[in-house]
Amino acid sequence: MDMAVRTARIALVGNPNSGKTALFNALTGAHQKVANYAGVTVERKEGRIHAADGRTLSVLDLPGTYSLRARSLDEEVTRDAVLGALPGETPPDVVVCVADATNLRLVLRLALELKQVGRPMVLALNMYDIAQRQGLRIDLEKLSAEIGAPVVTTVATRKRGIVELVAAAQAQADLAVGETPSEWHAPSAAEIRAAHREAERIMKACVRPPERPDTLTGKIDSVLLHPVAGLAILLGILFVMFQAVFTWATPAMDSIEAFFALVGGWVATVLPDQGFTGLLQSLIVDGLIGGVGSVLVFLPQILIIFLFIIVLEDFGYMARAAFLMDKIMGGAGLHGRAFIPLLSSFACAIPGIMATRVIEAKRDRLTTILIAPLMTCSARIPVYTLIIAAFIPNETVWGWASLQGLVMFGLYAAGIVSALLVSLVIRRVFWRGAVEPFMMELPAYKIPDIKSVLFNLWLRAKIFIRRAGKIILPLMIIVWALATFPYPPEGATGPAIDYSFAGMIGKALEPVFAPIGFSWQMVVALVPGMAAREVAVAVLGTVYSIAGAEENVGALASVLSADWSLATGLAFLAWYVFAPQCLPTLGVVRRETGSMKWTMIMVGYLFGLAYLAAFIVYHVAVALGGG
Ligand SMILES: Nc1nc2c(ncn2[C@@H]2O[C@H](COP(=O)(O)OP(=O)(O)OP(=O)(O)O)[C@@H](O)[C@H]2O)c(=O)[nH]1
Ligand SMILES: [Mg+2]
Repeated sequence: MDMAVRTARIALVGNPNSGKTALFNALTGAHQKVANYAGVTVERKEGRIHAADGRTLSVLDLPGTYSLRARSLDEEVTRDAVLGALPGETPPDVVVCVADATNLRLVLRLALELKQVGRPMVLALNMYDIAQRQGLRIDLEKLSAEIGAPVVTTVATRKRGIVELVAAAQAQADLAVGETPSEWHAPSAAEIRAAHREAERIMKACVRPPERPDTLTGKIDSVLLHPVAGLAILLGILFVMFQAVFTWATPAMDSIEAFFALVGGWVATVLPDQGFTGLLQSLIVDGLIGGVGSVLVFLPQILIIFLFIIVLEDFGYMARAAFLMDKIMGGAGLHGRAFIPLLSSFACAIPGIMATRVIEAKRDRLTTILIAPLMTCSARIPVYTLIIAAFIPNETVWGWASLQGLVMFGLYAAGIVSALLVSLVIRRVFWRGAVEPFMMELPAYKIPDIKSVLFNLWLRAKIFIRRAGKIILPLMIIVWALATFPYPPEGATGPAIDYSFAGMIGKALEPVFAPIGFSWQMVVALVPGMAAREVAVAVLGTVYSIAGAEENVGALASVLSADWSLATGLAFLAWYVFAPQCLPTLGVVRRETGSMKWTMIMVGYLFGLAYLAAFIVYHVAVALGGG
C-alpha cells in the first residue's frame, strides 16, 4: 500500500491514571470514561483523528500499565497491542507514551521498555498544568535527548498541546520507513534493576523537584484516610447522598409526573374511548405513558446519585474509599482491587464485571464477578423509590433525617453486606488461601471541573432515556398487548386484565410466589423485569392502569399502597436487593468467565437469596402486624 495514504496508527500507552483516555477524548472527540483513579480503561478503544494537514490517523486508547510484563488481563491487552500480537493487528506505527508529568519516575521505566520494542515513540508529558502549578522544573530538551524521542507537553482536559502532539506523532510515523520489527522479551531481574537505575539517573538529570511540594494532599489524606474519622466521613457522605435522593428530587419528579399526566389526559380527549381509537388510547395512555412514563419519572433521582459519584470520582476520593474499605474487604476474602469494579457496579453490573479484568488472580476475579450484581445498580433505583414512596411514610426522624432516605441507605447497605457475606462463603466453599495485599496508587486530589461533571451527567441521562426508548418501550408494547388481549368474555364482571394472557401467566405462576406474599400482578412484573429491572415498575404501572385502579398516571405509589400490604411491599424490596439478575448481565458473566457453570451458579444463588430474603421479610412483617 502507498505509505502516503495509509493511515498511521498511534497507540496511547502509559501508567494508570496518567490521562490517556482524557487525551484520547481530546484527540478524537470521543466520550470514553475518564476518572481520577487507576484502572478505568480495561479494553482497547480505537478512534480517528483528522489532522490539520487533512490526513487521518487512527488512535488506540489502552489500559494503563507500569510495565510490558503484564500481570492482569487489562495489562495483557496493552502489551499485545504494543507488540502487534492481537489477532489481525499490526504493531502501531507510533507509540505515544503518556506520562503524568508530576510523577515521572515510574513512567520513565515504562518508556525505556517501550523504547526497546523498537517502535517510533513520542513522550507526552500530560498534566503539565499541575506540574507547573507545583513549580516542577523539567528540562524538556535534555529529557528528549536521554529518551531518544520527541517530548510534547499536554493538558488533556484543556485540550492543550494536542496539535503539537499530533504533529510530533505524524513526523515520527513518516520517519519510520517500512515495517520495523517489534522485539521484546521479558526482562531478567538484573535488567529490571538496570532499567530502574537508568530511570533514576534520567530523573536526576532532567527533573528538578517542585518548589512547592504538594502538602495539601497529605493534609487532606491525614483526615480522609484516618481509620476512624475516615470511615465516619465515608458513611456520612453516603448518608447525605441518600437523603439528597429523596429531598432534592421531589420537585423535579413532581413536574415530570405532572407532565405525563397532562399528556395522558390530552391523549384521552383526542382519542375517543371506543373501537380502534380506544385501543390506541389504551396503548398510549396505559402502555406507554403508564409504563415508560412511570420509569422516566425517576431520572432526577438517578442523576442525583450520579452527581455524587462523578464528583467524588473526579475529586480523587474513590481511591481513598477503596483504601478505607480494604481491611473490611480483605476480611471478607475480597481482593483490594475489587473495590473499583464493585463501585462501577453501582451504575450497572456490566461495566463492573468488565472492570474485574484488573484483578490478576483468577479466583479473586471470579469472586468479584459473582458478587457484582449485589451492588445496587441504577436500574433498581426506580423499583426502590416507588416502593419506598408507597410504603415508607414521608417523615423525619431525629428531627432532621428523612425516613425514606434512611430506608434507601439501608437497602444499599443490605446489598453491600450480603456481597461481603457471599464472598466469605465462596472463600469457604470453593477456595481458600490468603488474599493479596492492596496496592492502589492514591491519585492527587483535583477540583472537579464543572463542565465535565455536567457533561458526564448528561451522558448518564442519555443512557437512562435511551434504555427507556430501546428496551422498555418495546417490552411495554408486548406487555400491554398481553395485558389487553384476549378481551374478557361477554358479561364478565372482573377487571379486563383478569382474562388476559398476562393475567393467565401471572395466575399460573402465583402459587410459586404466594409463600413470599407476591400477588399475581407482581409476578407479571417480575418476568419482563428480568430483561431490565426497572421494567418491573413500568409493568406495574401498566397492569394497574389497565386494571382500572389508576385514573391519574402519577399515582402509582398510592395505588400500590392501597392494594398491597406493608409486608408485601417490604418483601418486594427484599426480592430486589438480590433481584434475579438481568439477562444482559448474565451474558457478560458468561463471556468474562468463559463458563456456563459459573453463570448458572450465580443465577442459582441470587434466585435462592432473593426468595429466601423475601420469604423472611414477608413472614416477619406479617408476624409484627404488617399483613
Ligand atoms: N489537571 C489535569 N487533569 C488531567 C489531565 N489529564 C487527565 N486529567 C485527569 O486525570 C484523571 C485520569 O484521567 P484518565 O484519562 O481517566 O486516565 P487514564 O490514563 O486513562 O487512566 P486508566 O484508564 O485508569 O489507566 C481524570 O480525573 C482526568 O480528568 C491534565 O492534563 N490536567
Ligand atoms: Mg483510561
